[in-house]
Amino acid sequence: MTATKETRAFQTEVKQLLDLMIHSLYSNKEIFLRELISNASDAADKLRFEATTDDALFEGDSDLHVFIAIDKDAKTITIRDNGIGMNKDEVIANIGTIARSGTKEFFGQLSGDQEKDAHLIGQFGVGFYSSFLVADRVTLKTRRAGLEKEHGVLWESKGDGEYAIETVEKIERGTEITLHLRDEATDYLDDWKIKSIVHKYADHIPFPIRMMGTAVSGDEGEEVKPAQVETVNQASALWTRPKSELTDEEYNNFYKHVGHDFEDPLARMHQRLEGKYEYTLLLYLPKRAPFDLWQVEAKHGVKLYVRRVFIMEATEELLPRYLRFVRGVIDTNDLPLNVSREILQKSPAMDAMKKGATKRVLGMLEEMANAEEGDNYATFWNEFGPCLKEGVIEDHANRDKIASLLRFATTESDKQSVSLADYVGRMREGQDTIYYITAESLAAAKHSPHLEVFRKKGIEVVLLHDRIDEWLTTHLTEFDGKKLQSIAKGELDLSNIGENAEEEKKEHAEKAKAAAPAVEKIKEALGEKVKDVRISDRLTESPACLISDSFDISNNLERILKQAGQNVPDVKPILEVNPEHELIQRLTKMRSKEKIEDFASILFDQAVLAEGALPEDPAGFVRRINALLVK
Ligand SMILES: Nc1ncnc2c1ncn2[C@@H]1O[C@H](COP(=O)(O)OP(=O)(O)OP(=O)(O)O)[C@@H](O)[C@H]1O
Repeated sequence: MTATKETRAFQTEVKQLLDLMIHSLYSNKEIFLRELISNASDAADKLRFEATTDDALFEGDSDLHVFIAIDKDAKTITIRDNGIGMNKDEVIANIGTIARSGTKEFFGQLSGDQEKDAHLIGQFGVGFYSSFLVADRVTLKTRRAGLEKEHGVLWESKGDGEYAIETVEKIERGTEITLHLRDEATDYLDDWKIKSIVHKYADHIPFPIRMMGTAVSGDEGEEVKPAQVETVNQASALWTRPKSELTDEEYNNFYKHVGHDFEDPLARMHQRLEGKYEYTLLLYLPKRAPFDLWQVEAKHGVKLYVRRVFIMEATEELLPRYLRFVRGVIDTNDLPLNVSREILQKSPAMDAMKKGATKRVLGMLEEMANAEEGDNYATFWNEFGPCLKEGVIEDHANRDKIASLLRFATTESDKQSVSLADYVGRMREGQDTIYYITAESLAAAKHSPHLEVFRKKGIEVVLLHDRIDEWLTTHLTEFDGKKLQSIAKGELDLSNIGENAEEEKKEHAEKAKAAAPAVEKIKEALGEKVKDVRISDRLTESPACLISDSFDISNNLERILKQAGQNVPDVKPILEVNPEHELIQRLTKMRSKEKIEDFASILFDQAVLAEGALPEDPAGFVRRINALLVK
């Protein structure tokens, strides 16, 4: 075998991440140990799983553990595991490259503000690279379980943009990472310090973390009892321990390991379920959305364990996609250890666990939403609200429950804090419909002319402005027996709501009759541009607004689809005009065809603008307005 040593450059993003991390996490250096132990534990989990179908991978040593050695003279700390290890290709792919979807977007989000960036870096996960917080040289020696001892890999870097890699002999399988400590980090050579960090961050790691204890000396300085290897952590799977024994700190530290997060979680749930199937759930809600929440292949999720053995990250098999932000573990006795993804997908036990876990996560959200104190639910909603809206679309069985968890901005509240139940509770006398409007932004929704009559009558309207809301409203057509209706679609009948309704109706009919000639003129002038022109019941101040026919897609959805490059058949809008507006009254008397056409065109384009969209011919619109202004 020829030992070839190569020097390679880090991927640009790795170098960037290293610089940023050293800059923004310097006050939090000790996390390097948490990250390296976390990786070692994952490696042990992977080996144990692969060994369920190939016992030879244990190579006669199934005592999975992590060993931490301190060398005061050499000023090094070594973290050694006998987990799965890596082959050369894996080292190159995993250490020195960030192969993660969303990496580019992540770097784009960094602002230069140290505190904010530190949070972002924490969410992104610094993992192995955190070694460079305390070390100016890192050596990693590894061999993948099952390979011959000649296939060891030695990787070394000073964190300066390059690393050296060569094939070496390594007798024991697994990974050994040696940190050559920076001068300002030599306090980590203290055994007690390392032990206390292990306690703090790694008590819950289900494998023993071992260190050399201290020798006991006699009165004359002679060694009475030689130093012995000690296990420093509790080394039991946290979720198997009774709730009463566990502290918030232990729960939170476990979350950081399993959720790859730097912050404490927002909420947690720990339950053991016994029925047809037996399983334990320890699930957490993060405080912040991970940077890859909207990536198709988000990295982390819920981990599946079978009898304490890690099987796989199996979010979609364990929880529906709309709950993809949940982190934690589900451990069951009711699956075989050598379960494959195909078996998982068909297993009735998995189905039952998925249903059970979904129900409990929704229950936890309900509890948070109903809590009298604190604003945890508001925090949750701001981060993950749009995901729950997907739930209304995807999860028919739980639709009502999810609908009651939704929070919206309305004409009564700019904040997304109003539940549909709140809305129903405040409905006006005679009102039997939940009214909403969809628009490109909150501002466009809030200032939409469609709201005028609702404001006048004091009827609350839900303001929808998330992209997903258009789909949400096609699936959520009823809540608590009340229909949901767009105020920008179809005919509107508010005649039963409020006082003097009858009188107003009569007065309006008279004005409508008087404005009929104007309607005819506009219709003729706009021709094919509109499906119809009609008198409006919605407007009190604006001259005109656009409406979609009851069964057509809304103008907002049409725009969203077109922006996404989809082929949408042109749906013509209906222009509704306000018979009480002076412009319409003037149109009634107008004779010049040219002038009528200009007026009609301006009315139409203004209605488009009020929806937050652009007229088809913006320059023509400006020209026509200017011509009027100089008259
Ligand atoms: N001790 C180890 N044994 C085997 N593989 C390892 C070990 N440490 C790291 N790796 C491999 O390198 C990869 C990258 O590790 P790194 O710590 O940078 O990120 P991560 O653990 O995947 O995620 P995060 O950054 O969120 O912690 C791991 O996913 C794993 O495949």
